[in-house]
Amino acid sequence: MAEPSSAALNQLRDKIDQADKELLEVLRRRLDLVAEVGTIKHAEGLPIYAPKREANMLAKRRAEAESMGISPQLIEDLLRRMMRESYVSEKDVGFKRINPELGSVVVIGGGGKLGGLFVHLFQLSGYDVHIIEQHDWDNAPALLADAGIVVVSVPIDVTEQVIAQLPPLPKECLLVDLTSIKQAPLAAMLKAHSGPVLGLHPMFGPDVSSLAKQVVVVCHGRGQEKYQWLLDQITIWGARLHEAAATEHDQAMQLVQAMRHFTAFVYGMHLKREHADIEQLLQFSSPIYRLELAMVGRLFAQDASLYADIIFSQPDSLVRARHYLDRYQQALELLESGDKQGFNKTFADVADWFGDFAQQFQHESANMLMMANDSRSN
Ligand SMILES: NC(=O)c1ccc[n+]([C@@H]2O[C@H](COP(=O)([O-])OP(=O)(O)OC[C@H]3O[C@@H](n4cnc5c(N)ncnc54)[C@H](O)[C@@H]3O)[C@@H](O)[C@H]2O)c1
Ligand SMILES: O=C(O)C(=O)C[C@]1(C(=O)O)C=C[C@@H](O)C=C1
Repeated sequence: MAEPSSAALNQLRDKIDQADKELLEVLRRRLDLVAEVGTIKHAEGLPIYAPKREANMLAKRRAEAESMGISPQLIEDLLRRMMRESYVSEKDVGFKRINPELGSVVVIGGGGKLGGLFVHLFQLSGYDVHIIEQHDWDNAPALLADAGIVVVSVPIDVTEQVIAQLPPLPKECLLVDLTSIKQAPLAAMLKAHSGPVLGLHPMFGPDVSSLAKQVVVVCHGRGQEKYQWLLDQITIWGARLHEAAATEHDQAMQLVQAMRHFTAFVYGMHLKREHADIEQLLQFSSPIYRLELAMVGRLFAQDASLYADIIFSQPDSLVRARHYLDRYQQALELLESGDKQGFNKTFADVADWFGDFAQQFQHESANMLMMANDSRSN
């Protein structure tokens, strides 16, 4: 059924259409300028993500918007969305090759999801890239003979075994892994190779449109002066590096990844066993619940074995999951005994523990929820 309208409304709508067309022209002009920026950055080897420039630009545009009676948040939202477009367009121009002297890049597991993304990034940067997959090991000695860097990106549960089966690498060759856990692969690489070794954990999946603002955890192995070029290359790709000891990384990942995936897994299991009707839940959902459901649902759109490996490969997973169960049990007891006061007290204790982060998270999630709501069309 057509939406109600009137002649006066239609006249105004024509003018809005005209204003939107002008907006499109401005967008076209901005995209063309950004394409030129991309060419310069490629030639000069500059990172696609320029946080200081962004912060300055946003501050100025916010102030200008305010003086024009426009909400500063509106211009910030628009600019951030446009900059996301910039990252993709600048990425597609390609990147400067930071290490022109390097021998070939060999990605073991390069036919997989994350390995494939890195193959693409190295290729966009002009490196000579080869892949070793499960059934290619006969070619491995020939491919590895003049490798300048070997990147291991195979499933977690075979990573140590793959590292151990590497033939001797050239002395100066850099050995790197992208595994979601760090202690065991790093130890295996240091044992297998006497040259430079580096552990990386890209904190993103293969579906990112660019590396701008993404985090890569860096666990130093051996010979940083020999692999600084790679860290610089990753920065040019747009990512932010976060250095951590492998033990610190694995402990943090226990909560950030293993436990979070495990609780999402249990919640998905619970919804299934309760015969929840997802269509119906969505009709009744506030944006925050929709987002929560999406966070759980997206887990099940992915590879079970990656999540199984992340959860099962962490030695502390069982202990942490038991602790979680204990806390669930304690909270359940409050409910069983109708102890609302106890619930409120625990709530206040936890809120106190979150401190200023609670406000910060409320503010951040409010923005996310508005964006999630904007993208709905039904
Ligand atoms: N996918 C992600 O979101 C993500 C994020 C961060 C880190 N990681 C890490 O990246 C690594 C790869 O994960 P993925 O998601 O790309 O998995 P994937 O299953 O998509 O890719 C793994 C690849 O390794 C290949 N492979 C398996 N055994 C091999 C062997 N013996 N020799 C050579 N190749 C072999 C497979 O054929 C496959 O192509 C894992 O260590 C994972 O922890 C993944
Ligand atoms: O000015 C730059 O360096 C750009 O690449 C352009 C631009 C933008 O779209 O305005 C995009 C990415 C940077 O992080 C900052 C700004």
